[in-house]
Amino acid sequence: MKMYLFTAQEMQSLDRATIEDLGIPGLILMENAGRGVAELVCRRFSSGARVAILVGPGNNGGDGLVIARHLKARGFEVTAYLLAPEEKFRGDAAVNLRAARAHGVALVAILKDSLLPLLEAGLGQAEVIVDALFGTGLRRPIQGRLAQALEMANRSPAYRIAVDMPSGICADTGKVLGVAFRAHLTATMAAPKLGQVLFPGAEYVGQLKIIDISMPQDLISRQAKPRYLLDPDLLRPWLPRRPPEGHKGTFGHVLVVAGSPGKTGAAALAAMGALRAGAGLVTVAAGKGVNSILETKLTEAMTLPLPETSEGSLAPEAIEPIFSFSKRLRAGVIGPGMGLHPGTKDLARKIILEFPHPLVVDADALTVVAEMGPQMLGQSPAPRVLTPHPGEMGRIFGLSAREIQAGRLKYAQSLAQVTGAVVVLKGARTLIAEAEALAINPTGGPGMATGGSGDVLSGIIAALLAQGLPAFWAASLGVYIHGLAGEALAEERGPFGFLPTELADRLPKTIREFISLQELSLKLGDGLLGEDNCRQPKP
Ligand SMILES: NC(=O)C1=CN([C@@H]2O[C@H](COP(=O)(O)OP(=O)(O)OC[C@H]3O[C@@H](n4cnc5c(N)ncnc54)[C@H](O)[C@@H]3O)[C@@H](O)[C@H]2O)[C@H](O)CC1
Ligand SMILES: [K+]
Repeated sequence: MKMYLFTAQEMQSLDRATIEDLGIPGLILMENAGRGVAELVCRRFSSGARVAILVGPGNNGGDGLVIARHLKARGFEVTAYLLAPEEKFRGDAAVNLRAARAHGVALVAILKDSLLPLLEAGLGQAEVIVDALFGTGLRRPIQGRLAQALEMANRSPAYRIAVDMPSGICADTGKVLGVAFRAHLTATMAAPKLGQVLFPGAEYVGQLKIIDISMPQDLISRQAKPRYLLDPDLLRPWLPRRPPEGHKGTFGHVLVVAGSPGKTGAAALAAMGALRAGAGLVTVAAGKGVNSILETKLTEAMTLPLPETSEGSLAPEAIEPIFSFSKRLRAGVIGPGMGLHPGTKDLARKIILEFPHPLVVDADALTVVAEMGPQMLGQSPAPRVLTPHPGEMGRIFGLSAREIQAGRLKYAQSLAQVTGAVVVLKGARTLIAEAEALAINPTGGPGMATGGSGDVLSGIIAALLAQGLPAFWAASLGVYIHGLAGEALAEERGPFGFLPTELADRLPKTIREFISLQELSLKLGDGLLGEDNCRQPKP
């Protein structure tokens, strides 16, 4: 199943389509939502457990009241705290407020600050807190009493479950609006939301469970935008085939334009990334002065010793040999450790604009893109994949890395639209954007944040391009397996201190493991999608 990510507005139109076109009343959707969450509680806690439910004024609160009714019926000791006056409950939520009352659910209205100590005591004694304050309808920062209620919930030792969204997290951006509920588990309705996988939202979600509320999967797929949470099922079909009769020519020849004195390692890492990701042949093009170093470092890759500048980096005269060599190539990488000598930048500009094959543009070559103006990339004769970290992205937009981080999605999409290229914005939850599609990568970890890790990634993506993958999928698969290799090393070697060389070396085994990953085992926030990692139920 493809993991499409939705915005709040898209969820509303799915809701509408289910109700109006398929004739399933909203009350049934709400019943399914609430019963689904109640079942999750029953699986983890035994009847008799004390459950406190925070109920907001919208349909999220309505879900909460359904949960209250079902848990009460199964013997839980339930208190629903209403944080909005009754007259604010409308439609399905109002129906469920009446039903909860008729079923004898304890309803406690917290409508004055003087009642907050009562709420605090209730939350402190609860074994489970269910947050049904706000879901996809959150519109502005949470303030006042509601904010205090969430802070009290976060301080409680109880197990915390968020209904649909942790209240306070924007479903579209993952931003915290005021204060947010810190969930151990988030039970989301029908499909995951963007804000659950983007940081900081992802940190508040905990384990993510998807509740089937009777929205048919084909409707969900039909209405989904090409916005994916990367997972093995989605990516496996893109893994290049190795036909038994294949030879090195079948798997493509990658050119790595990289390296200069002091930075030959970057070139070597990109080359190793490409080799470990299955490229048939790899050639490194660098200044002739560093050739013997590269030849010593790299046994399997070939080198192309070329004219150099006074700094030992590639000179503009290298363009002829590179273009005449390019006939035998399928893809390239430019930038790692390339240097920023004016002559080298002239050469890089030509390669970025004229290289006739798909090209990964990384590191120093991204400075060249920033200087020439990214819109120039529209002229390139073949696909381009730009792989900036937030600092490099900042140079392109004339912004700080911090500003880029505050709007990662927006900047990645806008650069993809301006350039027609695929943009890989690196960092926690790397984004892969092209003009019409977006993917978010859940693999990897902070142990990978070390110099050289990105060089390996650019080599991997180039190898996948050389094996014929479309640029968006080469980038997506490359980022995903690079992250998986990092996770494996963090497990095997320790959380940090493993090296980019080891990342490249871990790839073949990682790919084998990736092929056999049957289940979704995606790290989301603290938890794993589809796995139980919570407290044991009481005997
Ligand atoms: N589509 C589905 O999958 C289904 C979802 N359900 C649940 O319904 C909510 C969305 O319900 P909605 O009524 O649109 O929004 P909310 O309940 O999240 O909140 C709306 C409510 O809150 C007010 N409000 C918004 N922000 C604030 C704020 N910062 N402070 C105070 N008040 C605020 C706003 O004015 C509204 O009154 C979805 O998440 C699911 O949980 C259904 O169960 C059906 C199926
Ligand atoms: K909620």
